[in-house]
Amino acid sequence: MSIGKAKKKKIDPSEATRIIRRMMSENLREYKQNYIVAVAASLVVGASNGVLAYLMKPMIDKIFYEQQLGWVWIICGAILGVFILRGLSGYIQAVELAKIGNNLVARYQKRMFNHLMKLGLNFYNDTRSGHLAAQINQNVSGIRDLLNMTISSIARDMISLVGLIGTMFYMDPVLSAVVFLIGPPLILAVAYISRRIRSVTREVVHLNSHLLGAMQESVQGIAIVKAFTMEDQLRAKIGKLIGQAEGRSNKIAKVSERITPISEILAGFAVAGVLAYGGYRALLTQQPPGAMFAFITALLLAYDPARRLARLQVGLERSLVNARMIYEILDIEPKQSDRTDAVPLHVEKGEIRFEDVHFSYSDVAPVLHGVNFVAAAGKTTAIIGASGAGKSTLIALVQRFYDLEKGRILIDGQDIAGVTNQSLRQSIAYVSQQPYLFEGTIADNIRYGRPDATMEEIVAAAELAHAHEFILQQPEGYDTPVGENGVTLSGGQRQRLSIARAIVRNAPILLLDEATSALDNESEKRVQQALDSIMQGRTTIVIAHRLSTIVNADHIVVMEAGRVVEEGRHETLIADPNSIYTRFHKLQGGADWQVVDDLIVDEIGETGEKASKAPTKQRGKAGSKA
Ligand SMILES: Nc1ncnc2c1ncn2[C@@H]1O[C@H](COP(=O)(O)OP(=O)(O)OP(=O)(O)O)[C@@H](O)[C@H]1O
Repeated sequence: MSIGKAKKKKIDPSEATRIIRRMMSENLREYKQNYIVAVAASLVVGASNGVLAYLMKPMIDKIFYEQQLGWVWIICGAILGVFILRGLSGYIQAVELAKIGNNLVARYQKRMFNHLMKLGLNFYNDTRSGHLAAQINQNVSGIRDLLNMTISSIARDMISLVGLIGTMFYMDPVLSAVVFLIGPPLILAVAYISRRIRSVTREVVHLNSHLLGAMQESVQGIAIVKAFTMEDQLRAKIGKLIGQAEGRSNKIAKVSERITPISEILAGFAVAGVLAYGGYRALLTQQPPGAMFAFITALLLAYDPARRLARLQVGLERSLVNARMIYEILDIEPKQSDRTDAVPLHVEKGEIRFEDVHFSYSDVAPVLHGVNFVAAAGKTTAIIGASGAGKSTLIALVQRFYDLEKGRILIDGQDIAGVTNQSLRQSIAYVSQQPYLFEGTIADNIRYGRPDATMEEIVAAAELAHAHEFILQQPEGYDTPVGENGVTLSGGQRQRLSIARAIVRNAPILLLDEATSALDNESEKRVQQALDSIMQGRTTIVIAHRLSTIVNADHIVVMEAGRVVEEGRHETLIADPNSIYTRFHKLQGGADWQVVDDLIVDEIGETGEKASKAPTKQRGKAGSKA
């Protein structure tokens, strides 16, 4: 599923409750103790606000009205005590809430990353990584806001409000009822404003994720941006997005801030009404003014938490969009997860057998149409064919990056669909055409092949991969940090590091996508030597471009438009003057296979229509040993 599409749906109130309930049910139990402490501290803060307001009554009545000196000490002591208590419990409350909030964010980040690691390549094929990263970033902080708002507003403001309203009712139930007359218009105003704010907020989330994604992609592709002088175009595109986001944010401010004058005016009515009625009543009844002061103090103290709670819904809406987007990703079922009855793969010899393998990336275009062949144990099988024939797809399928439509892939007789992914992938070392280096040192990057590899093993692997020498020339040797994706290293050096990573893995099966470009003769020779050493004694499937790899392979599989059209050893295939292989071979005239590949494309087109009509004596020799 594309994460962008689902964003357009609206959040109805029942979904909002569902999201909040889900977040609570997933997280509440974990933090029971912290919540108990936080709520207890909040109760003390809330109660102390009520007590402060309550103390106004004896203060006014006993000290100022009845002028009893003894009460000065009692009241002042009580006020001091309440402030100390409120300060301490406020501290405990804030720390506990922050701990819960931070830990929840950390947990969502971990869950998100774990889930992303489980999702199949098909998810990444459909999703732009820049947008994904930007969305995760925005959404996780949105979740923190949601939690901060719900937890702190509900815990702190609600409890304070309850304490203060309790004091108000205790002091003067009639006046309290007068104040509550402003409730209904306030609720109506909040509902109106949050309806208006909803659609604008959604637009801002979309715009921001688009904007951040576009910025990230521009930075990642900076070399291309400069080479094609795309700066002005990108500046205009991003400038437009920034302008739109700014406009929408201003709109949000304009709409949401309407709550300020509305609540101020309503509060003005409440305070004026209370004073008018209370003052009038005091004149008539000659009551001591303490209760009235206490009431007004509680009313004024209640104003801030009440206003914050009224605004809660506005912010809540924005964060709910974020929370929902997080769940949209977390709810995607990983496609290639282990079957419930999956068993570990046991590789004894390492034979790989393709049996009638059919596959397509999408329903529309089948890519493989019944592929049959065997990569014999401990031998090298070279796969050749024109661009788009399906060679890389075969390599992806052996690693179970996608599920087959029909057929089986067997390793030592075990169907890879029924074994655990971890055991399968641990039995394989993969060297891609474009090596990828991760953040960390050179040694770290080799160690990704096998986390428990010792330093001696890493050095030995680097020596075999012909990388040891250049590593020692780096400023800090094996401890030199590599730049982003190894930009500080040459193409050949990166390749050799990725070969060292594969060597250190020490897996019985090797999948190799031969690099053809970006290497000068010298580094190509070194990379080739490195590959030769790692291929010894391992079942190797290599997407072969170099003539030497093809000629020396134990078995050659010729692919064309998703089918195996010929297979056998070089000598057998070349002996048939009409074989596609012979034609390929003649075409290259001693040149590198990449040249042949290009010539094939020129001659027979990318789909290989012409070649498929050629006589193919070797066709359908699936299972024949090299
Ligand atoms: N992720 C993908 N999503 C959809 N289609 C894909 C994907 N990857 C490859 N294809 C399609 O599958 C077919 C086979 O691609 P594949 O990469 O396996 O060919 P190849 O023989 O390795 O080509 P090359 O030598 O150019 O790398 C092509 O038609 C390609 O367009």
